[in-house]
Amino acid sequence: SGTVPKAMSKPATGNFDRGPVIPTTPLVTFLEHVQETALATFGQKDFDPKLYVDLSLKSNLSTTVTAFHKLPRNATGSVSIPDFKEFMHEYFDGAGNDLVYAEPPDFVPEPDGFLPKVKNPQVRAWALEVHALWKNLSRRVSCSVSERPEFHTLLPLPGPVVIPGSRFREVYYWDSYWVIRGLLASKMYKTAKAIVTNLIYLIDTYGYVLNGARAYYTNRSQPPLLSAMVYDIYNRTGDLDLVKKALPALLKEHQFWNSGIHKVNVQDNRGRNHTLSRYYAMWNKPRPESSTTDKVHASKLLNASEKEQFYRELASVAESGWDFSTRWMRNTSDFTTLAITSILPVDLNIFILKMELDIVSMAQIVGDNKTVESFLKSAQARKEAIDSVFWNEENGQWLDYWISNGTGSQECQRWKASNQNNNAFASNFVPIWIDLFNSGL
Ligand SMILES: OC[C@H]1O[C@H](O[C@H]2O[C@H](CO)[C@@H](O)[C@H](O)[C@H]2O)[C@H](O)[C@@H](O)[C@@H]1O
Repeated sequence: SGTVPKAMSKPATGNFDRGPVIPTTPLVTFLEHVQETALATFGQKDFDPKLYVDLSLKSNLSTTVTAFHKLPRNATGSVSIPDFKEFMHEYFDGAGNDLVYAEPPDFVPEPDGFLPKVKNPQVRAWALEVHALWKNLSRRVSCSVSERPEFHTLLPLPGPVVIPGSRFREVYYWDSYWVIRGLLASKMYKTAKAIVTNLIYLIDTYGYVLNGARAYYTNRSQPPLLSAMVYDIYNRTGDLDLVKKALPALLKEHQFWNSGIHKVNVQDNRGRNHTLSRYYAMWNKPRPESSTTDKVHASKLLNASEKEQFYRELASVAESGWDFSTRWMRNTSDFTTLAITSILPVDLNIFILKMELDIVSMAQIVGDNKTVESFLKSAQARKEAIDSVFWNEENGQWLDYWISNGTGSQECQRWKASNQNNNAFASNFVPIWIDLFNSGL
């Protein structure tokens, strides 16, 4: 119907942004200024703000900033196109130049046992063309990034990577899940393991898997599917070392999604307390990769604290991977009413339940009985929470649940049927991915 639950259609008054903020780097902040000048200089047509925060420096930051400030400007802040192009050429390396092509070590044009059930010759030929795309999308981070990390917004990663492509010139968290499913079909186990190793490295370095491997993505994660990647690879290859390496990282990631601002308590009709998780980015400014457009949207809001809250919602929606959808809006025709931090999403909680079940299986594999026991309990508790908070008998679906906005992780909300969002989203069916909900047991 295009409406959100009535109780949630208005934000609480006097609400202002209170969440944590992870600062970005001086280079990202500077590149946002360059981005703004580029927009004033080149105009809106075909303008991609992300291109400018993906540039790397040729000289050190202070020299570049000085040259930037010396550029002659007119009243609107624009620079003449030749002057700006010359400045860009002299001081920056092109976006994506710090990721270099890398031949995947395990690619063969037609792998043994490739899609055995696909017999139709035309479909097979097409599937092999798709398979060949791995070569186009395979990269490694250039040595220049670890030599001078302060020159780059690209983050160093230990192993080769597969990127989504086009304007997405870096590794993304949840894209990697489908990449790995494809790599397993292509029998490229080495490449699949390298991707997982990079994601584990991000957990070891930052405490969670970043949205993507860029300095401007360090304030949020993305749908947590690492356990599913590791478990799929293990089931195909039996690689015990990979499981041993991944398990401690997965425990850390589980802690990230079940503590602080990500954690919310809800008491059901029968007085039982449940803990579920939400998306919540640690950022309350425009997203650097979309700064110019985020500011245009925020200009409709009146005061600084409303803007900060809106910027937090934008970044949190980016954390969900569903950027953007009416699913997250109080008023589906007003973009500034994004309110994902006031929603307990069905899909996120299913991904975390899957993480808990995968941790149980992996802990069993390595013989860590304490972890098996504790995560069986966590999975059981989340299954009950999902049944109590999200399930809607009448619709026969699991529905997102709206909480009062400004809810902290210590408070406990009383469950109300009217806070379930009755609209049909693909995410309402994500529970069927998991056997627990699928088998009717
Ligand atoms: O395929 C990569 C991802 O692309 C989209 O999101 C990314 O781009 C946004 C704007 O440039 C950025 O703010 C966001 O944080 C990025 O993840 C897409 O919505 C994602 O689902 C996808 O993983």
